[in-house]
Amino acid sequence: MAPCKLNSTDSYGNGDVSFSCSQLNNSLPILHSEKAAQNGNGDVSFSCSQLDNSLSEKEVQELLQQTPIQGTDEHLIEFSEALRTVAKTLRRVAEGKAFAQAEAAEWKRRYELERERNQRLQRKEHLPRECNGDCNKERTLNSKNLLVSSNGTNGQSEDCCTNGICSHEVLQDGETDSDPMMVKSRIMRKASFKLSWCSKGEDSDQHKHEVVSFARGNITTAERHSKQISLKWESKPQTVLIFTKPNSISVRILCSAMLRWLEENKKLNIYVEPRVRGELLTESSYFNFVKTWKDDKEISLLHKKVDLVVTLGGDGTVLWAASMFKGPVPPIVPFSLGSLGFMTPFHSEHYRDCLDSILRGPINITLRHRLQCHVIRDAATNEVETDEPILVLNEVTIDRGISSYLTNLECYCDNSFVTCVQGDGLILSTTSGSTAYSLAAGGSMVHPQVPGILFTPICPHSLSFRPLILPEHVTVRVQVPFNSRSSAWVSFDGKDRKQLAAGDALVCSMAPWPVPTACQVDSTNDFLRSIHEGLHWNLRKTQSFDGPVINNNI
Ligand SMILES: NC(=O)c1ccc[n+]([C@@H]2O[C@H](COP(=O)([O-])OP(=O)(O)OC[C@H]3O[C@@H](n4cnc5c(N)ncnc54)[C@H](O)[C@@H]3O)[C@@H](O)[C@H]2O)c1
Ligand SMILES: Nc1ncnc2c1ncn2[C@@H]1O[C@H](COP(=O)(O)OP(=O)(O)OP(=O)(O)O)[C@@H](O)[C@H]1O
Repeated sequence: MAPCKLNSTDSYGNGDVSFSCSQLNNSLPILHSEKAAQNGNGDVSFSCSQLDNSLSEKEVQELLQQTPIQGTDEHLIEFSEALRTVAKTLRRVAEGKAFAQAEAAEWKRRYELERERNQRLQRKEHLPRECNGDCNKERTLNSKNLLVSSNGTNGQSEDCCTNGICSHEVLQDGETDSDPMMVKSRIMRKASFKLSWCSKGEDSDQHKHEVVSFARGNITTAERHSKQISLKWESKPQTVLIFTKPNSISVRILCSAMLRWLEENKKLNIYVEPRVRGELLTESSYFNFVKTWKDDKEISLLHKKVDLVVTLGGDGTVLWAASMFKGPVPPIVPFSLGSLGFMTPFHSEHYRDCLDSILRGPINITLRHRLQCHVIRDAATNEVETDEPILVLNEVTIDRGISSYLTNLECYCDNSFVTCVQGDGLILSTTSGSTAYSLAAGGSMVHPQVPGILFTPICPHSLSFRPLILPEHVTVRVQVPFNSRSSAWVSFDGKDRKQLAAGDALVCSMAPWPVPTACQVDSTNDFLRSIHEGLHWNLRKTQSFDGPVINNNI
């Protein structure tokens, strides 16, 4: 028992009460009221004992109550004040001790867990199979597919693997068993597998190794499926084909100037449409060097001659140019001479610098996917695709045309029924076309490099119809049912309207010939600039700084 002394006079001097107790570290002192004594100097001395802390405070309170305090005895008043302060201090010390005890308990618990873990690791070292650090192989699954660690605690153990993959878990098929020999006999390696890319019933290894690594039967995307594509000329481009928007004086002036510059500075073969050549020759015989074609057969061979296509106009001119190529398409450089120009990033006033750097290369391109469409007449009896495929860069639209009835279109995706569209129609769009008609019909805007087919209804008469985006590999079939009240109409990039009678169908899939368009910067930068500058996407005045003060303490 250590003596403890409280100097009441000191306590008044600085507002603190001081006392000494040699055993404050591990056990707290308790004041024994009967042992408290007051000496002549007003000092009170106590003895401490190692009893419960809450009791010590209680006993101080009791001492206070037992000690008669007379109003005239100032020392006693001071003494009782000092005792209250002692009680308060003791409570604080007791709280500190409780905290220290909790902390000690926590350390003890961790020590026990660590020891248990080491013991388990030691036991595992005696098992024949090696872990090799691949924890996926070592997960333990019981018959209810619960993950259990090797000590059978359903993955609830608080060891190192609670929040991650643990090196001492095992794959086990069947009931968990407390018998270690049983556990050992059921240990299995993870089954390996192979992925294959099926295209129309055949295996295709085209992208397998690029996209997925198969290490130890785990699926990992090794590389991105879609990347920024760069075009580098391997030989100097020699032939350029220029498409121009008709009936535009500014386009005609620019076209003449560009042709002169190309002829005089680049010495290239230059093709234009027959209409344009006629216009140029009317202007001047100087343009005799410009070539053209006579018939459709020659057009179909253009891609073999042409290295580069230039368009002077808006998006419609790009669509027009793309439609000229039923197969492979040469890179297109679209100059903006329209109002919106979503796909036309090049400014016509800088055509010399642009063409100079493009002819030199390398250039970033956007590979714009196209859809190939077949119209099938009387689809129930005739499965043969009668018409030539029609390629679209934006979309194919099936609508009600001049009919005032709802369209009724049965839609299938790879022979699975999708839905029946009852409304004004349906748009099957490329991702490039996502910012055109599909956008106006409520479809999402999609980066043109994302492969997919947008399935966007036009004014569906249903509250729950939402647009879909389907993967690029599917074939979509849209059929006008025999009991349809009226025909539907199909159009391709807004052109070439064809009637779809009851029983006819449209079959649509991704074409193998995309349209490469040159980028001003890169496909993402160009896309974002177009949605900002062309469509004014999410344009809003920025909220001003002044306004209500935010109280972060609420
Ligand atoms: N309600 C509509 O928004 C609506 C209706 C019919 C057709 N169109 C679109 O018009 C296209 C045909 O274009 P056009 O110039 O020959 O006809 P157009 O002259 O009627 O112009 C249509 C507008 O759509 C813009 N546009 C075209 N393709 C685009 C694209 N990929 N991204 C963003 N905007 C684009 C054009 O710049 C133009 O302003 C169709 O493929 C169709 O997508 C839209
Ligand atoms: N070479 C061409 N021959 C025939 N028609 C064309 C040709 N180029 C463009 N067109 C058609 O002309 C129309 C307008 O062309 P385009 O969209 O390029 O110009 P715009 O309407 O002024 O541009 P924007 O759409 O940006 O406002 C389109 O419907 C397009 O199909």
